[in-house]
Amino acid sequence: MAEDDLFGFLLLSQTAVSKRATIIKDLKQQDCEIVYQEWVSLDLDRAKKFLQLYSKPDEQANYEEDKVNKLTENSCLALVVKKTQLSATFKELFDGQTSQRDVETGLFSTKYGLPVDSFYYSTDKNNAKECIEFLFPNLDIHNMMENNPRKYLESTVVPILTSGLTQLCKMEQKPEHPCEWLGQYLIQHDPTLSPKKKIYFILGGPGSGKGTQCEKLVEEFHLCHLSAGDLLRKEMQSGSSHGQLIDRMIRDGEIVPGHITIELLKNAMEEQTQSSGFLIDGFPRKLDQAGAFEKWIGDFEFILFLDCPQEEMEQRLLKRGQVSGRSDDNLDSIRKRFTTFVETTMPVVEYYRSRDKLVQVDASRSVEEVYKDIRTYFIEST
Ligand SMILES: Nc1ncnc2c1ncn2[C@@H]1O[C@H](COP(=O)(O)OP(=O)(O)OP(=O)(O)O)[C@@H](O)[C@H]1O
Ligand SMILES: O=c1ccn([C@@H]2O[C@H](COP(=O)(O)O)[C@@H](O)[C@H]2O)c(=O)[nH]1
Repeated sequence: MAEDDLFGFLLLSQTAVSKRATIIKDLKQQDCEIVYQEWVSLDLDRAKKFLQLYSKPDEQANYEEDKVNKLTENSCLALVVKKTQLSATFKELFDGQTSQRDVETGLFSTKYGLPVDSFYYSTDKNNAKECIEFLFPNLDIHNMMENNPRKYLESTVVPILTSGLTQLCKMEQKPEHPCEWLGQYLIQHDPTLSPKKKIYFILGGPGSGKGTQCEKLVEEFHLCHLSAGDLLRKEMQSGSSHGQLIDRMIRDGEIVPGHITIELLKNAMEEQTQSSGFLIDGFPRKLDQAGAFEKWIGDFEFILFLDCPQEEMEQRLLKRGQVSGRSDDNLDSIRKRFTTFVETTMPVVEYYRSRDKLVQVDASRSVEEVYKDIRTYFIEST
């Protein structure tokens, strides 16, 4: 390690997390090496302890409620950064401070337009080490600072690589492209990339109330609602090359090829940084789409199935059709959608029911009655 190489840490809480891509890009442009990063969930107690550790020894630890809230509301992103003369870079990027602890005085955030208490950083060797040890108790910071590559790999990459290789060996049906499979495995299981966001699928016949109930879940549980149908309609209107195909398939109540829908879902999920989980409404419509989603995006918690008689759904959709402007809210398309649902989507429901990954509610009742049942499943799971 060069004489004046320095390790520092940077903790981005709440609002600052949304600027992480820019901040990381700026750091890299300044030749900073992001040696480690991890999403950290702090509870009240740990947030207070962190603020205590962070405050100067001769300062009263600052427990302002607002600061604690920002640290506990959502996961924070913590980075370990290495660079020669890191203090100077941090100061330059984070506002030309004269001391690394002037962050508390308020000038800190000009460049990124963020509140001062949405960032914490330190380049003081001992304090940075203490904070890193606190934030990442399982990280071998000592070896990392000593720049021992073998030990560094052993404490970071090797465990997940070993478990990926073990899984690969155990698989009865070996993947056609093992390296690609392993790459996906590493990304999906890397705890440092992102906090695991829970994924819930919402299925039910056309008009069973999926969108209506998702709105209520978003309000109460702050999950991100992604309607596969809405994403396809948006894609169609964007003038994409798939536009005509999607348009025709929606009118005919057919299922758009899974790779198109999954790509749209993946992009929408990646854009979403704030929510703690996703409600995926109207997907998977086919059994193979469920498998492809699990392979390319990740596992899900359960499917919520809204069970509703066809006559009730038909009435609801015809009523909605008077105002929705949807090309498929007419009797001809509605009937085709019912057929597709029974023939192609019900097998998905039955498959996951048999695997205990499905919960079902009677969706023929009033919106409030249905929601009363639904929320219990989310209270248990979130
Ligand atoms: N429990 C309910 N009782 C009566 N009407 C309802 C109920 N739930 C939803 N609706 C109404 O029925 C129509 C269809 O609801 P919604 O759009 O939520 O269904 P959906 O399952 O998302 O439909 P689609 O699959 O076609 O997108 C809407 O006009 C909605 O206001
Ligand atoms: O995963 C999906 C979701 C939807 N579609 C097509 O869109 C329409 C409308 O879907 P809603 O969920 O009712 O908004 C549906 O009939 C399909 O044609 C899809 O192909 N795949």
